[in-house]
Amino acid sequence: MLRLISATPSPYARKVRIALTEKRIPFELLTEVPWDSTTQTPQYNPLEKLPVLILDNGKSVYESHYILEFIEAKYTDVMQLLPRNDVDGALFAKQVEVVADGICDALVLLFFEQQREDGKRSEEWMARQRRKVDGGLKALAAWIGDKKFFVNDTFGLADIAAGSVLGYLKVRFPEHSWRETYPHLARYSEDLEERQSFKDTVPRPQTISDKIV
Ligand SMILES: N[C@@H](CCC(=O)N[C@@H](CS(=O)(=O)O)C(=O)NCC(=O)O)C(=O)O
Repeated sequence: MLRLISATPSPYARKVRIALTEKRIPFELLTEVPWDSTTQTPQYNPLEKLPVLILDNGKSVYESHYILEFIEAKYTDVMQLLPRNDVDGALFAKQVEVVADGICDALVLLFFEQQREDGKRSEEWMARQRRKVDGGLKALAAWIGDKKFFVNDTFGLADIAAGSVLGYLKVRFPEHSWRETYPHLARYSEDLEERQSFKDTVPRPQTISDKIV
């Protein structure tokens, strides 16, 4: 059986968990704290990041967007995340994932900068990350408008990526005002959270034991 190394707050791992659930591909969930010295992640990913998909033959697939591409290509007899006969639609979905993942990247950098001791946090660096988050959210809001899904009125990759980052914001940055700024995006997120694959993967904070910044 497939195994997935994941972490409870990870928006990147949530994408893969949602995709496997939507595709009804069974997998064993291995929950880790990748920051702790006890993690097994480096044994499967030289970049020491999760999620990591461990195949039946022991080989590992890592980097969430690549894991999703791998699953889409290898499991062709299940629900597809990308339109098969719409190249532009598929490319746009990947662009939405680029923006969603980029917002996650900026949020992770911001989160850890905020963990630094007083006097060691860079206000300029945090302002830069906040700009990326706000710029990314503005793009997602413009693209989704009052639609139910990003591409061809069908749930797919873009919705998994956008839904994951919006769910991460709710858990890690509840004070962020994106829902007031973009009510359509907030309604879109609430609708996605009603899906069983989202209900089964709601992010939860984790306790990091080791000092990492
Ligand atoms: N681009 C990667 C990012 C993955 C990532 O940053 N994972 C974090 C955990 S989490 O932020 O998603 O919870 C990690 O393993 N970090 C450990 C490290 O960077 O050493 C992906 O999309 O998979």
